[in-house]
Amino acid sequence: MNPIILYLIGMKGTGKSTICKKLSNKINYFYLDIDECIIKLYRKNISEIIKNNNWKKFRYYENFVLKIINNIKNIIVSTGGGIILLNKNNYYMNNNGKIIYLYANSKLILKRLKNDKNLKQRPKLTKKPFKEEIIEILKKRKNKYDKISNYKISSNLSIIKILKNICSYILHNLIK
Ligand SMILES: Nc1ncnc2c1ncn2[C@@H]1O[C@H](COP(=O)(O)OP(=O)(O)O)[C@@H](O)[C@H]1O
Ligand SMILES: O=C(O)C1=C[C@@H](OP(=O)(O)O)[C@@H](O)[C@H](O)C1
Ligand SMILES: [Mg+2]
Repeated sequence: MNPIILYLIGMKGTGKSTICKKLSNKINYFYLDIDECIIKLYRKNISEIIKNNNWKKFRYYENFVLKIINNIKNIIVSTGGGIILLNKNNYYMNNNGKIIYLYANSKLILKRLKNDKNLKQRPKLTKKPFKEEIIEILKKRKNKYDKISNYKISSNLSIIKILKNICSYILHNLIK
């Protein structure tokens, strides 16, 4: 495979971080999770960043990490759900690699996040109740995820099926 960066995008709860780690073992690529990089770099969890600063600052950190990552090749990157909010991020990702979108409807996302053990990493994004928030955000972001992705795969599959599907995409489209 040519040197490349694979980016996983999609709403929170669609399994980007989980799939990224497992895929990295399968295809022998290193992996980076942008949220984890931010937490290590700034020594604060995401809830603390939002409490001490705001979402604008977090989006700035996200863009900063994304730019550093763009200098590394042969990695698979798990993005945070909001990465597509800044057009410059989408431009970077499009120019530097292939974008895989893990899609899901709000029902599945809510189910996945119901017993979320990672609340500190996923503070609420609005003042709306959780269910309404997810429905609203998905509606706002859906087209962007769709438009910038090179490949889409349903998150409503077993982890093994998703991994097989992505491997098949790589095999048929990225290996020359
Ligand atoms: N394909 C899947 N089937 C069932 N559960 C999944 C699947 N992918 C992820 N999960 C679970 O969903 C939750 C959110 O996964 P995570 O990888 O943190 O998503 P993201 O990084 O997209 O927010 C975790 O509890 C994870 O174990
Ligand atoms: O959707 C979002 O705006 C966010 C998603 C989270 O990442 P995951 O998508 O990995 O949960 C994390 O970056 C932060 O809480 C903001
Ligand atoms: Mg994640």
